Amino acid sequence: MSDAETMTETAPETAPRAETAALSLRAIERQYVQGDSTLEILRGVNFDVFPGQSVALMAPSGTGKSTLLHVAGLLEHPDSGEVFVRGTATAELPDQERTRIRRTQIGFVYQFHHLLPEFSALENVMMPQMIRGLGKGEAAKRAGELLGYLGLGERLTHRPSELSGGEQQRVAIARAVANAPAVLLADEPTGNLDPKTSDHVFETLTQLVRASGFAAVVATHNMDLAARMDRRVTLRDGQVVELD
Ligand SMILES: Nc1ncnc2c1ncn2[C@@H]1O[C@H](COP(=O)(O)OP(=O)(O)OP(=O)(O)O)[C@@H](O)[C@H]1O
Repeated sequence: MSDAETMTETAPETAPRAETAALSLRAIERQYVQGDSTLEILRGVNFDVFPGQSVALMAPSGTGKSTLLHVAGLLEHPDSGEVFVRGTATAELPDQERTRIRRTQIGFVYQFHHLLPEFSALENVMMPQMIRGLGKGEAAKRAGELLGYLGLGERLTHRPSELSGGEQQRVAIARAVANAPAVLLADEPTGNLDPKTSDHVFETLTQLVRASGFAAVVATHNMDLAARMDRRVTLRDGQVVELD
């Protein structure tokens, strides 16, 4: 199927849904003050992503994709508005509780993997689970299963420097979803990879979303990759707008 066909065959996400959104942004405003000028980046963003759904966030450079992902991932506070994670309002929560939700419910993947260089692939994926309080044995079991699912069963003891770029990024994806988050947020996760490898990583990511039932929001400039996701949205005048 061509990309154009895929694009037009995907129904826009307009009908209301009864199920609780994995992630819900309501009236999010975010501005940056630079000297005398104020940059209004997010201007009333409303955005829902449901379990098992993948959304490509495609917008020109500088329009606020990273800002949106930071706010959605509870890394930054919006100036106003509310972020709900699995129906829980987060704006008024104490920092400690926001951190707990971020650690357990949100997974992040970046353009550069940020794996810990002195640890193996398995240990890198065990880490977030152990921070959450899981025992070593259980964390290793889950990490092994995840890496096996992502085609890295033969690479468990390799350190990041002993893995290819695509393999490193698959380990980063495994690490991000190790705690079975409500939502995976990815900022140009394949921006650093060649087209073939990036294709493979994306395929793995979308398969994992479908199989695991978490939601994924992926900022990407790559139209071909975005065409494979369930929805495509952009940022226009500081608001999230559905494409298709
Ligand atoms: N801490 C900050 N202080 C001031 N301005 C900022 C800050 N962070 C981001 N900006 C500005 O806000 C705008 C949006 O930035 P953001 O990084 O969210 O864009 P983006 O869409 O992710 O861009 P890219 O695709 O290039 O990564 C940019 O114009 C940027 O210069």
